[in-house]
Amino acid sequence: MEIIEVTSTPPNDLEPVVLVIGKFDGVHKGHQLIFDTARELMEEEDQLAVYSFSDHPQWILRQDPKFEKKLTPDAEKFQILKDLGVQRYYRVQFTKEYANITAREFILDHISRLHVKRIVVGEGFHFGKGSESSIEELVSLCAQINVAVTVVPLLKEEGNIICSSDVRSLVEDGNMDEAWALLGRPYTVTGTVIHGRKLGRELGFPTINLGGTDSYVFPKPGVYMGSVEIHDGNFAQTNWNVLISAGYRPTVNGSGYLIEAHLLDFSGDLYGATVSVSFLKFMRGEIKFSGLDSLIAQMTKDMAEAKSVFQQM
Ligand SMILES: Cc1cc2nc3c(=O)[nH]c(=O)nc-3n(C[C@H](O)[C@H](O)[C@H](O)COP(=O)(O)O)c2cc1C
Ligand SMILES: Nc1ncnc2c1ncn2[C@@H]1O[C@H](COP(=O)(O)OP(=O)(O)O)[C@@H](O)[C@H]1O
Repeated sequence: MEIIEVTSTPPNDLEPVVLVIGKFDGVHKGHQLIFDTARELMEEEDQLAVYSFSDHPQWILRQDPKFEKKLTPDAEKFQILKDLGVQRYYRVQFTKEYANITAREFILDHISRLHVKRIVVGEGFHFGKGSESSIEELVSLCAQINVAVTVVPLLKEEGNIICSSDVRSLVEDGNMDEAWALLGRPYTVTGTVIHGRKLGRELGFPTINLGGTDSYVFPKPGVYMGSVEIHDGNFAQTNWNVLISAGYRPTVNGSGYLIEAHLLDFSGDLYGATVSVSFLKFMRGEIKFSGLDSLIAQMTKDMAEAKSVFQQM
């Protein structure tokens, strides 16, 4: 997948594309339907392209902290979109200046520089200054530059429209089963294994500590069943069942939110490796124990419970 950085107008591109436009945080099942539809509408010479914004407008314009964090920061989003068949990714730096571009300018001065044959968007797509313009205007502007428009209906799950903000709330509430149902895959955080206090091995539960995760939406503090994928050629087995501890580690006076994972029946050195941790099921909240012995006793219980559930899966 080619990444094309866009700060104002995009480059003049000759490649014929079917273009999907949107933010796509989470790339949930509703988003996936848009990409599936776009792929079906492609002709042989076409490439599948996405015009997407790196930051949420609500964060850039109003500094609303709710929108600073993402379900899928760029690296995660790139991987998922590549797997969905996207070949060109126009990464648009959304700025206060960018927010002033009118719908007319956006289509006639920006999008017209690409060789777009068709635009595919989700129902309810709004764009241009103040997000004032709707699909009707999109269709009429696109007609002027001979671009077809396809509108994909909003996908529902159990009667509710799937949306990124609901998935965020589910993750923040530790409701990983439902988040999984809306995303079509478990909620996953990718990071690098960093050094901790080396206490885990003494407790009998070494844990990989994940660095570089600050831009992700953080799951509710607690213990989860999960899985880890190791992105490193040195390991024959790359997927492991894990116990995840996410949160503030009150028993050991931890500082700041941390995601760590104990790989079941694994031994080896993972420092520096890039790993993806998937949250499958919330087991319990984080507890401040009075001493390390009670923490170890609880972790031993957690492990027995997780192993028995994994065996039934
Ligand atoms: C299965 C599991 C459950 C955990 N539960 C708690 C908990 O309830 N409260 C807590 O303070 N820390 C909890 N922890 C975090 C440990 O305190 C932490 O892993 C330990 O201090 C090792 O830290 P280190 O990686 O810096 O060496 C848990 C860790 C694991 C693996
Ligand atoms: N089963 C395992 N699960 C997680 N990490 C393991 C396991 N076995 C060995 N390790 C290694 O041990 C390290 C964690 O040990 P730990 O004592 O918790 O140190 P730290 O405080 O640096 O995380 C991991 O980064 C990894 O390299």
